[in-house]
Amino acid sequence: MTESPVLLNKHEVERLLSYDDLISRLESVMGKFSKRDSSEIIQPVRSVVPIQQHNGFLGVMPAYLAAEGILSTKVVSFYQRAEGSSLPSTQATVLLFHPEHGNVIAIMDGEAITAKRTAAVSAISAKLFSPAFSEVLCILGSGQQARSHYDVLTKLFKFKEVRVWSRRKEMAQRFVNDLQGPVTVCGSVKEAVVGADVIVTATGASQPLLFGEWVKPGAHVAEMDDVLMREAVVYVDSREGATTESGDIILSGVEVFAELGEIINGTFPAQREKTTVFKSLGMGIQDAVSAKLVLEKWKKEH
Ligand SMILES: NC(=O)C1=CN([C@@H]2O[C@H](COP(=O)(O)OP(=O)(O)OC[C@H]3O[C@@H](n4cnc5c(N)ncnc54)[C@H](O)[C@@H]3O)[C@@H](O)[C@H]2O)C=CC1
Ligand SMILES: O=C([O-])C1=[NH+]CCC1
Repeated sequence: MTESPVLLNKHEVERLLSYDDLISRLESVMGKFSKRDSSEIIQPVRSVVPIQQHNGFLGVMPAYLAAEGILSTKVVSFYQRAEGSSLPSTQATVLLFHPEHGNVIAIMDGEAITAKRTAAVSAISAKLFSPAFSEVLCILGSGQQARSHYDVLTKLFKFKEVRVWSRRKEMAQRFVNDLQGPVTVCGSVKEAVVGADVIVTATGASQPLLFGEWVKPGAHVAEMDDVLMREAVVYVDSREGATTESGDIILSGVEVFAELGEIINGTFPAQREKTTVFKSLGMGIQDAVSAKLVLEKWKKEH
């Protein structure tokens, strides 16, 4: 008889998942993914159900990592929220399965996983593409992704200045009040962006907020939302994901230079001296390795 699945809530997942563990596992798995060896990794493009009536989507993100013995799927909903809404735009659950028997071994909160693994992947992109002496970090947005990006990027880099902009100034102020370090609240996107070395766009916007002429040449932009800055060398997490799902990449016809995994593998160069954009769509393998890390840590404690 199979054991009951382990159930882990958001608080537990947040506690058990560390950026140090995540970054090295994500680098390894994204490198493997870019080799396209289906005996190692199977990850179809996310299946998405549009919920037009309510401005939302439901996505299913399965992944199988044979060598690591990980079989998982994340179920994630993402909604456009009206200004002032207190609901998060992204909500998720991750299921881990026993790869040999197919039974569910763990069910865990996917919000913390989504927040942390997305920020950890952006941190990998910032390590590869940000200017050598990056002093100014700019974050657009003040939600879950903004917070996780602040946490990991300020942990990894020594910025002299951190700026945040949010469409409602009081939300940016609330974001800053929750943090330990000094952060400047900016009154406009332009004010936040001009002179920044690393820019994170983590808003729900579908119309451009960021314009190329404001961006310092050589800066690195990590984009989580649907707004592509075109005047740059563009990197993605998965070419299939980007060309299937990213409205802005599809519509603009912009050329994708490489996947992050291809830079990790050394098959494409990191053009660090140029202005670079990492367009992040999110991948099932990122959730899979994160969930496995959480379960491993939990098992050590029990
Ligand atoms: N690449 C990836 O793997 C992932 C990407 N995302 C994307 O990241 C973005 C942020 O997600 P969360 O932080 O989870 O959401 P959240 O709901 O916690 O925060 C959203 C933020 O965007 C702002 N915002 C929403 N609509 C806006 C608009 N039209 N103009 C300006 N600001 C606007 C809100 O005020 C808030 O600050 C979303 O676009 C989401 O789809 C989220 C999860 C994973
Ligand atoms: O990868 C992910 O979980 C998501 N990408 C966009 C919204 C949620």
